[in-house]
Amino acid sequence: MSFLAIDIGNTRLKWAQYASPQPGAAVLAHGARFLETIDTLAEQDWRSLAVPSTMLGCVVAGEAVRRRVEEQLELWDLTPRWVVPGNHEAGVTNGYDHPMRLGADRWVALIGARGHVLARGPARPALVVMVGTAVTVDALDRDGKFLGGLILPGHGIMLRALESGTAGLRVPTGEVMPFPANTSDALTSGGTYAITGAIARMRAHLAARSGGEEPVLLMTGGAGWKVAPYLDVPHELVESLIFDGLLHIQSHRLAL
Ligand SMILES: Nc1ncnc2c1ncn2[C@@H]1O[C@H](COP(=O)(O)OP(=O)(O)OP(=O)(O)O)[C@@H](O)[C@H]1O
Ligand SMILES: CC(C)(CO)[C@@H](O)C(=O)NCCC(=O)O
Ligand SMILES: [K+]
Repeated sequence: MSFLAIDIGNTRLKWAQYASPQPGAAVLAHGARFLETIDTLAEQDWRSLAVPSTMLGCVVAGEAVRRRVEEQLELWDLTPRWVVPGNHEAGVTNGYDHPMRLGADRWVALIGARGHVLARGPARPALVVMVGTAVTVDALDRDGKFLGGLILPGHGIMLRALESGTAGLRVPTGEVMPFPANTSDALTSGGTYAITGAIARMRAHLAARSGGEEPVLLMTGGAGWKVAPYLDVPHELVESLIFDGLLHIQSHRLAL
């Protein structure tokens, strides 16, 4: 009954095999690859896996990358299935103007976050932050409705944009500090505080919208651990948020 979950971002593909398609299921194996190296998944990483019974994935990297992954999945007799954001799924409602235009990763992370909130106790509003190639800060109200969210460049893109748009900003990585006194520290601090500032602003929007109730703040993504130390509000790093969302969706679909 094992289940293969795949998250194809703009920089890396992450995958995890679970003992069953249920939230909280045991992880049997997992891995990550930069997109440049996904064409050997079948002959390397996946070669010795127990044959998965089902799979579900989310892709934001485009059709061509999705097709390359489907070729790797031909290793098994498995129907590739990819999440398409819609109006409702697994108890979450999509408030985007055009629900299908919401990034599949954001939709799946929101569903994973809703699962975490409800597993802890009474329903609460939640802020879902993903720090990857891009950064997203998404608001979920107490009833599980996605209200909207922010998209901003990730740290890497911010630095590359500054390097390519200026003559004098090509310097090593610096440190985050309140009063940066050199270019490296100024760039590193600027990127980090751009992200934490966006989070603080969205948190205030959501608290105001929720009658003052403080939202749960869940953070995920490959670079989440770099930002977390500079967030001065309570938060939790949940590395598996997208996988948790995929498990929720799969188990809900089986229960229907
Ligand atoms: N080992 C690494 N070497 C070089 N750059 C990295 C490395 N890990 C992360 N980055 C950079 O940090 C940023 C965060 O990306 P990362 O791949 O860690 O997150 P992610 O959540 O997997 O991203 P995505 O889901 O968008 O692919 C990106 O700009 C990426 O280029
Ligand atoms: C914003 C990203 C790049 C974050 O990974 C992704 O969710 C995406 O491509 N979204 C589509 C546009 C949108 O969500 O409005
Ligand atoms: K991602």
